[in-house]
Amino acid sequence: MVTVRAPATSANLGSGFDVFGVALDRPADVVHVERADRTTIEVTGVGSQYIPTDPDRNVVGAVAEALDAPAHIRIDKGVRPSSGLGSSAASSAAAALALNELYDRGLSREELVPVAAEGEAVVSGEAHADNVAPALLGGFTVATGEGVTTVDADIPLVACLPEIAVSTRDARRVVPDTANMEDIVHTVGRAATLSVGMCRRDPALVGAGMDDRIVTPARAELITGYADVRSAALAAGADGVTVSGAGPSVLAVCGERERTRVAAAMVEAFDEADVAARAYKTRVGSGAEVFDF
Ligand SMILES: Nc1ncnc2c1ncn2[C@@H]1O[C@H](COP(=O)(O)OP(=O)(O)O)[C@@H](O)[C@H]1O
Ligand SMILES: N[C@@H](CCOP(=O)(O)O)C(=O)O
Repeated sequence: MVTVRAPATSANLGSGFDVFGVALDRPADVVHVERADRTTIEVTGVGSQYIPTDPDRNVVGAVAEALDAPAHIRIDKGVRPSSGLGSSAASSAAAALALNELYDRGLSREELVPVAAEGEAVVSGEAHADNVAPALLGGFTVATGEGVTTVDADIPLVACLPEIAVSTRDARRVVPDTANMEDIVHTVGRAATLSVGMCRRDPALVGAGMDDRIVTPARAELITGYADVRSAALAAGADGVTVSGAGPSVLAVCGERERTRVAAAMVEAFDEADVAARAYKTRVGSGAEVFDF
């Protein structure tokens, strides 16, 4: 049996739609795999009642198929589905790494990124790699058609998860088809700033670089209380706030000392909008870990 723990991730970071992602040091999924003649799936943990066990509908089924690696796959969910925290990606990345090990396929973590992205296509309709890349490789990742670049950034974060479900598939439908040149120039400038901030491990630059005028405004509409939560986090000392992935989680970047205050302010602002929420005080973390038994 092979066991892999793969972390939650936050994609886009505002200005890097479908490109930027970070691994979070918590929460995480744990996936156990054992060789079998055909793939069967068992799911326990947070939100498991909403996750199909049919291999054609669970992301790990697509990964097993892509690696030609049938197995009994047991998923212990730590990352709530439809959270904007890369729940499907955590399972996909963990399964890809575990099955690669179980069947000795010899693929590198970089080579497993497109394999794990096949799982994302099952749930969102597109094989976007911006969650599976950091889930496999850790740190801050820039995923493009040409491959993945990683930066071993160490930045404190707060991920605030409200009790609202937003499916990535639905949230991709509100992404505008076109943008005007002024907004494109603004967003490219912010994305570049964010990348420099990650390289310098500078929360203020990362926060300034999150501002996006193209995708985030449309996504924010799907999250009850978003504007107030964002203002509350900034007032509590956050350097930048944006929608995490496709939402509904909201991601704040801040200094180490501000994290507790920012987390409390975000939960309270959701509460004032009549939405229960929990906040993970987290940071940019490592990629998936393998435990071989
Ligand atoms: N192993 C899995 N883990 C999480 N969600 C899964 C899994 N397999 C299939 N799904 C489905 O994927 C959807 C959640 O994925 P998604 O909308 O991308 O949310 P998230 O932002 O949390 O990744 C749900 O409909 C869920 O049933
Ligand atoms: N780039 C994707 C990221 C989706 O992230 P998730 O954590 O919500 O699955 C998108 O924005 O659609």
